[in-house]
Amino acid sequence: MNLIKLFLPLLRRQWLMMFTGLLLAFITLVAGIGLLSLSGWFLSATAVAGLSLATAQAFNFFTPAGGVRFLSIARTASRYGERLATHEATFRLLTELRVKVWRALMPLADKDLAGLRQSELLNRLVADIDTLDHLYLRLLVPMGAFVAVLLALFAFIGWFDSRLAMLLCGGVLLALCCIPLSFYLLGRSSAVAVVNEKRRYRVQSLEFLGGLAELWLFGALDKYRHDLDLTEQQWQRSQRTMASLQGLSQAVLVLVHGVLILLMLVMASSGVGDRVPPGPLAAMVLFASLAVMEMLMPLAGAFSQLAGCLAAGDRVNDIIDKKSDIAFGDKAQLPAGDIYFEDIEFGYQPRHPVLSQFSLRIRQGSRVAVLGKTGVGKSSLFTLLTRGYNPDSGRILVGETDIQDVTEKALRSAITVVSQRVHLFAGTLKDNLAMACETPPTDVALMQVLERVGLGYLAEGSDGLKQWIGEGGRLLSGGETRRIGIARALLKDSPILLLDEPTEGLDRRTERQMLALLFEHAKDKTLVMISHRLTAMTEMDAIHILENGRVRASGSHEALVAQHPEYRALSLCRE
Ligand SMILES: Nc1ncnc2c1ncn2[C@@H]1O[C@H](COP(=O)(O)OP(=O)(O)OP(=O)(O)O)[C@@H](O)[C@H]1O
Repeated sequence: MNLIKLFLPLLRRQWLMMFTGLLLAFITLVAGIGLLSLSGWFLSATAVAGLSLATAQAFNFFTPAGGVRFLSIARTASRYGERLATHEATFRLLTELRVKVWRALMPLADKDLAGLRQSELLNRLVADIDTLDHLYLRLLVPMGAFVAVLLALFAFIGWFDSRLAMLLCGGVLLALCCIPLSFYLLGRSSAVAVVNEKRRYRVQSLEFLGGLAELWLFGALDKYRHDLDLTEQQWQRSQRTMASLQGLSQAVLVLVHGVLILLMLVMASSGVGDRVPPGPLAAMVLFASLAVMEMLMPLAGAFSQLAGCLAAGDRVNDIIDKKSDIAFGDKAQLPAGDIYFEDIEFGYQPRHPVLSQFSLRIRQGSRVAVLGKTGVGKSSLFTLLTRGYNPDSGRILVGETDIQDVTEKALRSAITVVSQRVHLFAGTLKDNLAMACETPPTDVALMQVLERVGLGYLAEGSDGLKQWIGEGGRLLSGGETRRIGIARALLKDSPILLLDEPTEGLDRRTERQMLALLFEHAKDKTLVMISHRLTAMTEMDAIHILENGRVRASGSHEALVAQHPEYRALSLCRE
């Protein structure tokens, strides 16, 4: 059911190419069966004609010989066209499916994707969708062509002899109903296992490769390698079972086909229609029966793949059907104003509150720091403000506007975030910077910002801004990556700037320089900074200390040093 739901809209759009593929598959089969039947008849008729001089002279060699040549050329040409059309249709279907899944994935927020690992998502986007190519290419096309050719064959042989037509077509139909269906049932669990093991293997190998450095450093490489090998062995076992089943189903089909030919031989030898003895017509009917194998063979294994297709279809559908819990409103702009967290209750898991009765007002245009112990919920404030999650209760207002009432675009353009983990894409320096701008920036602007964050030297090589920065920015150091994150923030001009430990990992001097840049950039904006360190606290308009899910103390640096012993201790440590 899921598979039909998934494919039906695509079938409507790609029906022409899909139908062309099916038509060409039909023509190929008809030409193949016609070629063998005509050849059989031609050889026998030639032999019979050669029995006497008179019949040999009267026999028309040219028309059947021309027919044989025509059918062989037609078969080759239509086979070529069929491969082109069916593969083109498959690629179009897969492309559409990928775009569809991608579109469904894009609006999902952190919360919606919380249960899915990145590698799992990648698997659904790649492997599961690839599995679905079986449906059209290996099931629908051979099945559709089979039904059409069977009807044509029944009409053609039935024209000479209805008994032979019934025997051949009835026998083939019965074989098709029983054999692939039985093998579908037999191979169902293995087909699903192949899809699942493949998924597991991909997920594990991606994690293995991603964490290779850690595994190596902690000496856990062998254990993970062993787990990976085990999964691979299980995957291969399921593949072997599937291959054996497919081989067996083909062998059974060949056997049944052989029996059918034998029966046809016995029946045809006693006469074909009103021709007794049957003469060359018997050879034609027998060769047609032999050629039927060409349309049966692709179906032998196709059904055993169906279970895998259904499983992959379910998983892909799972994503497409996922509705985001984070609903955006329709206000096209987030007006400027104070940020107000009003009576927030929030936790990632039920009964594990992170913020409780949390209220905080951040004045428009002010510079504010949020401090607190690890895990107290500082980053969660940003997660709520950027709508990765919704609060369980309470509201977040900017001015008078609830952030739930504005569109996602308006929210994103009103807020710039420098997050704890800066992600760099496997691309050029320019790609990684320009993504922060709403309108394409000039190279001069990008160079200026690089100079400001002290990374001008990165673009000094012959490639300039087109300098490749490696997979996930591997060619850059941790500090350089952070500074790219800061450069992105400087390139975006939005009224709210959220900094989540923006200078973590930088030396003191660079830290001060970066903060000065950010403060300068945010001089008419609202700036909220999460920090563990007390750098630049004297430059903050307000500092809020979080404890047990709410604001424990607020004030300026001087006030907190005077009133808050822990803050004073931290401040002294720093000095
Ligand atoms: N996506 C998530 N799913 C489940 N729990 C989470 C998630 N993100 C954070 N948490 C948990 O919520 C709590 C608050 O996390 P948060 O990241 O807001 O803390 P933090 O104060 O920013 O910590 P740090 O200073 O270490 O960055 C922590 O106990 C953390 O384990």
